[in-house]
This record gives sequence, structure tokens and C-alpha cells, in this order.
Amino acid sequence: MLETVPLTLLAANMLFLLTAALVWAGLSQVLVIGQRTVLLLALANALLAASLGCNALRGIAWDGLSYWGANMMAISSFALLRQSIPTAIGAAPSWWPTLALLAVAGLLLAPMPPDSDWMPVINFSCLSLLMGFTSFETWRHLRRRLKLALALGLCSPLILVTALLLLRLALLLQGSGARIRDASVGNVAWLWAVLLMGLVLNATLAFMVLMRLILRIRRLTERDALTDALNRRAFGALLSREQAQLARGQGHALVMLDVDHFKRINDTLGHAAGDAALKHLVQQLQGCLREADRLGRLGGEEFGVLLPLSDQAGALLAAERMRATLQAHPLLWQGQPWPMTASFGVAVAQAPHDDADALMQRADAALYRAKEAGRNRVEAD
Ligand SMILES: Nc1nc2c(ncn2[C@@H]2O[C@H](COP(=O)(O)OP(=O)(O)OP(=O)(O)O)[C@@H](O)[C@H]2O)c(=O)[nH]1
Repeated sequence: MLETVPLTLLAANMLFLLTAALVWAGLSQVLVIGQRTVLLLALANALLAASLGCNALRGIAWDGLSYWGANMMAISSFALLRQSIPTAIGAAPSWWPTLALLAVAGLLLAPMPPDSDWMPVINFSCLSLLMGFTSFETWRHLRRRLKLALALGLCSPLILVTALLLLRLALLLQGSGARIRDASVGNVAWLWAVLLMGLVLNATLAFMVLMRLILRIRRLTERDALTDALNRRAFGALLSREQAQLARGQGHALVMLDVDHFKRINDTLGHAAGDAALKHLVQQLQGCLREADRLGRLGGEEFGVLLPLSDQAGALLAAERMRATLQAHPLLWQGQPWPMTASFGVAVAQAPHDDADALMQRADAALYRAKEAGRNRVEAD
């Protein structure tokens, strides 16, 4: 009776990993972004299932497959995880260290006899190393982007898996590693741990892929496709939110700007040059702004800049800085400089009842005056 427990657990592990591989492979067909990551995850699960299967065939199948092949499949599976997990959250790990580790593992394992005690030691050293690196890189990447608790929550499953692999390695070094079909308590516990690792890793990865998708979709709905500045709707929402802060005494200013004689760029150099000019403008303006300031494209060649915690004097200074920067940095089109200027209108939020639309209208009126007064200048409301 007890003999069947490890075999049942092995079958459950393989079934789970193969199902996960199929689900990831299916997802790769429908996802538009992160397709490569998801395919790597499918392959990693399938390789791990195959490795367990070959492991179970020791003594029955050819030794080259059930020992050397099984170990190399497990290491390759974790190598794919190392490449795909950080990619799932937007990092780009280099393939070279992973490939180098795979090559070293292959060279060390190749000359070993099947019953060598060092074979599982090398196998689990590689798995621990790969998972340790993955945990560290994921942590480093997430820590910079997420709050501490969320970054820790997402990394803890990876750290748990690393810890379990290290524990297995320690047991092997003490000489207490068991064969995968053994009915010993230690081996049954290990097979449960493998099942737990598979579940935890796949659930964490699914969450990471989903999180990345949501962030990407949010970005697509908030950003202007050409310039990557906020689009009109997102900028308006931000302005309304800032307006709500007014009641707490936190004032802000709005700068609206419009490129001067933009039509001439289109008419003389072509529409592609016009597009390049808009991108150039955004790049130049971003360089002039504080971290808290927000730039939005309101339509055509008209932009808005929201300056939180700013009074009129500060907003005028910021607008003048943007105007001068733009004038000093002409558009370079096919190696030729093309002078580019813009006119600016500044308005400061006055009272809670002064809503976002009213503030935009006042900034727009000031901008209109700047155009009327000869362009390439800043006017205040
Ligand atoms: N290339 C390009 N052109 C655009 C885009 N959006 C709007 N335009 C063009 O921008 C031009 C705006 O021209 P006008 O409104 O006459 O303004 P202007 O030539 O800048 O003149 P002033 O604002 O009075 O200084 C039009 O020719 C639009 O077709 C865009 O995304 N790309």
C-alpha cells in the first residue's frame, strides 16, 4: 500500500505540471504581449514533468535518459524559469550566465556513472543557484517599482522554493537523499514539497503576468500613442483630482502650450516630420519638468502641463524655462535643423469652485493672447 504513495504523488506532480504547461501554451496563443515569456513558462513546466517521468523510470529505461537526461531536463527547466520570471515583470535578464551554467552542468554530469552520489548534488546545486538568482533579480526589480509589502509578497514564493531546494541539497550532502520512487517518509515529504513548489510558482507567475498585462492596458488607455504623453482624458482626470486637493489648501497651476506655425512643418517637410516634431517637443519639455509635474497632449499640437503645489510666479518660471528650451533646441530633420517655438498660457487654480474646465479655459485664453501678441512667448491669466 505504502509503495503506491510515491507513484501516486509522482503522477499527480506530472499531471499538474503538464496541465500548467498546456494552460501557458494556450495563453501564448491569445496574449498579444508577453507571448515569449508565457511560451518559456509552458516549456519549463513541460520539461520539469518530463524530468520527473524520466526519474521515475530509473532502472527500467536507458540510464542516459533516466539519470543524465532527467537531471539536464530539470536544470533546463529552472534555466527557463530564471529567464522568464524576471521577464514577466518587465526585467530583461541576460541569457549568457544561464547558458554558461547549463554548459558547466552538462560537462560535469556527462562523465559521471549513473549511481554517482555527486549527480544529484550537482543537480540541486544548479537548481538552487538558478532559483536564488531568480529570486534576487525579481526582488531587485520589484523593489524599485512596488511598495515594500507587495514586492516582498511576490518574491516570497520564489524565496520559499529556493529554501526548499537548498534544504534538499543539504540533505543530499549529509547522505540522506532518497530515490524518487522510495516509499520513505522523507521521499514522500519531498514529493509533496515538489507539488507545493509547482503550485506556488505557477500561481505567482500567473499573478505577475496578469499584473503586467493590467499595467500595460492601463498605460495604453492613459497615453497618447505618438508622444507617450498623457492623453486628454487622463490629463483631465488628473486635473480634476488635483482640483479636489484645493480645498485642503494645496494650489496648482496649469500651463497650456501650442506649437507655433506647426502647419508649416507638415506642409514643408511632410507629416512624418510633423510627428517627429511632436515627439521632439515632448522630449524637450519632459527634461524641464519636476518629477511631480505632468504633461498631457490635449489634441493636435496643443499640450498641457500640470504643476502641483505651484503659484503663479513658479508657473511662469516653469513656462519660460520650457519656452527657452524649445527655442534653443530645434528639430533635427534629415540632418537639417528646423526652428521650433511654442506659445504658452498660464493659469493658477484659485478656489475649490473653480473646476478643471474653467481652469483650462483661463489657460487657453492666456495662450490665445500669447499667439495674438506674436507667438513664442508666455502669457498669464
Ligand atoms: N504631423 C502631425 N500633424 C498634426 C497632428 N495633429 C494635428 N496636426 C496638424 O497640426 C496643424 C495645426 O495647424 P494650425 O491649427 O493651423 O496651427 P499652426 O500652424 O500651429 O498655427 P498657430 O497655432 O496659429 O501658430 C494642422 O495642419 C494639423 O493637421 C499630428 O498628430 N501629426
